Order: sequence, then C-alpha cells, then structure tokens
Amino acid sequence: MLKVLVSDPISDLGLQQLTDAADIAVEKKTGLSEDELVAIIGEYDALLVRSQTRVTERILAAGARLKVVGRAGVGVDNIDLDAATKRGVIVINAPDGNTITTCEHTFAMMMALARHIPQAYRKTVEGVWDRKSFLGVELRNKVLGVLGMGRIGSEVAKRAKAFGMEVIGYDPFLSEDRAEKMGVRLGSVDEIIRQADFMTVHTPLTNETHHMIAKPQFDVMKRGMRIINCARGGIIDEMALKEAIDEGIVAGAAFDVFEEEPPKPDHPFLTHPKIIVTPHLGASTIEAQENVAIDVSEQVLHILRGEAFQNAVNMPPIPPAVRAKLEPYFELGTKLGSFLAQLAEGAINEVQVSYSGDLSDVDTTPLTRYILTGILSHHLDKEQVNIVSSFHLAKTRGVEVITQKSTAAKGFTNLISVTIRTREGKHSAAGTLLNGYGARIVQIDPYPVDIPPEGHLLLISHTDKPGIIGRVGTLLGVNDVNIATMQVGRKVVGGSAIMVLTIDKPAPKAVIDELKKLPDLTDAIEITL
Ligand SMILES: NC(=O)c1ccc[n+]([C@@H]2O[C@H](COP(=O)([O-])OP(=O)(O)OC[C@H]3O[C@@H](n4cnc5c(N)ncnc54)[C@H](O)[C@@H]3O)[C@@H](O)[C@H]2O)c1
Ligand SMILES: O=C(O)[C@H](O)COP(=O)(O)O
Repeated sequence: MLKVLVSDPISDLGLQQLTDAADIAVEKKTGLSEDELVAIIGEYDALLVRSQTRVTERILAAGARLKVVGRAGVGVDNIDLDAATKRGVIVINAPDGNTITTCEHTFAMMMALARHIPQAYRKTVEGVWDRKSFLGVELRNKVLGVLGMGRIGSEVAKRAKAFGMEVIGYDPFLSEDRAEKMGVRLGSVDEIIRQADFMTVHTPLTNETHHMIAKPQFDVMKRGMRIINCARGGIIDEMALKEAIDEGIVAGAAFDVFEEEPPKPDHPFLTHPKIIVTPHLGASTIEAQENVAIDVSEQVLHILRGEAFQNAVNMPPIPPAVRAKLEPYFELGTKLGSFLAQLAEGAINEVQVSYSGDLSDVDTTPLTRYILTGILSHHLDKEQVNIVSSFHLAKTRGVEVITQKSTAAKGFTNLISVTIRTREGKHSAAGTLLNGYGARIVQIDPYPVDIPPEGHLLLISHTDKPGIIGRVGTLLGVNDVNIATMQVGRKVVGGSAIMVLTIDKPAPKAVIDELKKLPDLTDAIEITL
C-alpha cells in the first residue's frame, strides 16, 4: 500500500482521486512541527502541502520512501528544492488552479481601495454614520499599470478592460503581438509609475523584482496613485510605500502579502488609515482550493504509479550515458543562456541553439533545457524554472525554441551557439569547453572573443578608434572599478567593435551611465555570471 501524508488544509473534494484509489492510503495530519514531521515522514511515499508546512532538508532526509512532494498552489518557496532534487524527490505544484481566484482578489482589493470599503465598514459598525470622509474614485477611464503579465496579471488586465480602464502592461515576456491582442499598451516600469492611476504587481519575488518599486520610483510617481500587491511581499518596499503615502504621493494601498508573514503586530500597515490588508487570502476560495488539490492529486497519482506527469519544478532523470556526455556542458549552457538574457532587450520570441562537433551525436535536449533555464531564470521565479519546467515555460511564454546540429565546429572540438531574438533585434553567443582550460565564451554577436563565463563582465560596444580603451580605463579607475582582464573584438579596422572587461566587483549604475556618455561608445552593459 502506498501512503500519502497531507500536512496542510487541502480540499477533501480535490483529494478524492487519491482517497478513492484502492492502492493508496491518505492520512491528514495538519499543524505538525518539523520534529513531528521528521518522526513520521519515513512511512510515506508522498507529502502534500500548501504554504504553511516548511519542507526542510531534515524532513526530506528522513523521508526514506518519499518520491514526491505536491504543493497545492503556485509558490514553492516553502520547499527546499535543492535538497529534494539531491534526494531524487520530485516536487510538483499546481500553477493554474488559483489564477482566477487571485485575480478576483486583486479586483476586490482594487475596488475596496477605490471606495474605502474596509474603513467605511469599520466606522459604520462602530455606530458612526460618516458620509463625508469616504469620497471614492471610479475605475472607469483610469490607467491601470500591471507589472508582470503572466497568468494572473493577464487575467487582471482582461477584467480591467471590462471596467473601462486603460491598461499598460510590463513583462519581459510580453510581446507586442500578445499585448495588442489583449488590448494592452506595452510600457516600461518607468512609464507605468509616471502614468498609472492604479498599479498592481503580479511578478514572482526574484532578485530583480525585490523592491522594484522603492524610493526612486516613488520620487517620480504620478501623484495620487493607488497600489495593490497580491503577489509576494518584498516586490514593493513597504517602508518606502508608507512614506510615499504619508507624503501624499500615493493615495492608498491594498496588500495581501508581506515581506514577513504574518507581519509583526506593530507593522505600520496594520493601523494606517490609507492601507487595507488581508492575510494572504489571494488563493483562498472553495473553487481554487478544489482546483489546486485536483491538479496536484492527479500528478501525485501519476508519479506514484510510475506514469508520465507534468508541473515538476525540480530535476527529471537523464539516462546515465547521455548524462556522462552532456554533464560537463550543463554549466556552460546555463551561463550562455544567462549571458544572453542579460544582453537582450525586450520580449524574447525565439531561442535558436546549434550544437556542433562532439555534441552532435547524442540527444542534446537536456542541455537545451539548461540553456533555457539560464535564459528564463533571469525573468521568472528561479524556484519555478528548472530543467523540467523550462521547455513548458518557454512555450507558454510564446518563445519558440529551435535546435540544430552539425558535425563541423568552426575549429573547436565542440561548440554551443545560442541566438536570442527579441522585438528589439537579436544577440548571439557561442561557447566551448577547451580541454584542460575549462569553459570559454568564444563569440559574442559577430565578434570572436575568449572569455571564461564567470564573475562580473562589462560589455562595451564602440567604434574602433584610437583612445577609447584609455578613456574607458581612466573612467573606471577614477571610480575605483578594478579591471581584471580586457579584450577587444572587431570585424574590420575602424568599424564597430566590442570591448569585454572582467571587473572585480559590480560597477555602480552611475559609472555605467557615465561610460555611455563617452564619445564613440554606443553601449555599456554589465553582466554577472
Ligand atoms: N496572494 C496569493 O495568495 C497568491 C496566489 C497565487 C499566486 N500568487 C503570486 O502571484 C505571482 C504571479 O503568479 P502567476 O501565477 O501569474 O505567475 P506567472 O509566472 O504566470 O507570472 C509572473 C510574470 O512575472 C513576469 N516577470 C518576472 N520578472 C519581471 C519583472 N522584473 N518585471 C515585470 N514582470 C516580470 C514573468 O515574466 C511572468 O510572466 C507569484 O508571485 C505568485 O506566487 C499569490
Ligand atoms: O503561491 C500560492 O499559490 C499562493 O501564495 C497561495 O498560497 P496558499 O496555498 O498558502 O494559500
């Protein structure tokens, strides 16, 4: 008999496929401590959780029979994915089941914010009939900025149109075509903060999105904006938001999620008259809870029975012979992907990968997955992008993936060439493993180079003219940016050229901006690998 432990409140109806299965015993034990879970997890083949149970390395280590952890919801930040991967435990989630529910909560928050409903309710039930203090605003004819146009953001945009709002959306994966079909104006973060009357965030919390709305953004924000966060605490800097409200820049805010959950009792949002809050209720409807439980139960059943499954967020097995051949290239592939994602601007439409030489005689799909992981991790939630999910994520984001093979490798024994196309243009990079010398990037766009793919790189596009290297070196030196190595690549004398510097620590943004102002320099981009 296979045993499944359900350690958080999960819909009974949604679990029915598991409870009805004759070969599976489902046990519900909620509210257990880590020690209590460690003590019993050894008896179970599957563990089902929401966001309350923290699935730690200790729990995974004690799960001798554990084959799968199922998350009835989207975020897997409560599960130690690395530990699960190391122990061969598959982690799956239910990314689609709570999209509409969370979108509707966002709208509930937006309307409550526009009409001061929680504040008015409180006064009314306290016996005060106050019809003067709660003058609201209409949504109609207002501009809604949506940061993150994935599953939830897109649904919010759709509903906003029905309310007569103009929607500006920003998402690195939102193409002009898709935006046009949705009736959404494609904008930048800057355009949204300067133009929107309401702004709602629907991105994962990543290094890039952490505090993406903070003091510098509030300083230039359209006065009177109303802000909603039903995604993850930390995307908006909470303290900077409170100050912006107190200074009259922001008219009000509605938050379902917090940097620390639950927030401390003295958190200023809990008593602020212009901020409304809910306790992470975005996914809490009967329907969403049934949906996510159905999705996760179905996949757990497949996994326990050894059948094909979807929505795994960690590693799948790779045949040993293929792994032996490809493994040395996994890191190079990921770095080439990450390099290009940082270099490219705009929504990615196509990724083209070409394998030459030694690599052409095996199934390179796992390696392509690593390259895509490198590309997608730059914009999506790192915990959700891995070699299992990367193809699926690329497809759902409208990114076409094309692979080619050839036996000739331009003088190298092996060569991986990757080209990314966006609506702004295309960029390519090629890498190889040099016997005894490790990984190298050997081509960037048309320019031959020889760079180890690691650390902090500065890519400077310029015109091939005397003096430019000196000017760049002087500016960096004056600003205490130490150059470790420097290379220059060009196709023709006096034409366009590229300079690649490795620097010991990241250069401040102000220094990059200064670099861009130097004569004959066309662009400067910092890349961290
Ligand atoms: N409050 C809740 O209970 C609740 C419920 C469900 C989901 N969520 C959260 O909502 C968020 C969105 O969920 P989803 O299902 O729509 O995810 P999704 O992956 O479908 O969409 C996220 C989008 O954010 C975009 N993005 C990444 N970095 C960005 C950046 N710097 N600027 C703009 N866009 C960026 C991605 O390209 C992606 O399209 C997640 O953080 C999820 O955990 C919260
Ligand atoms: O990531 C999610 O799916 C949401 O944040 C909901 O989490 P919950 O299952 O704890 O409500």
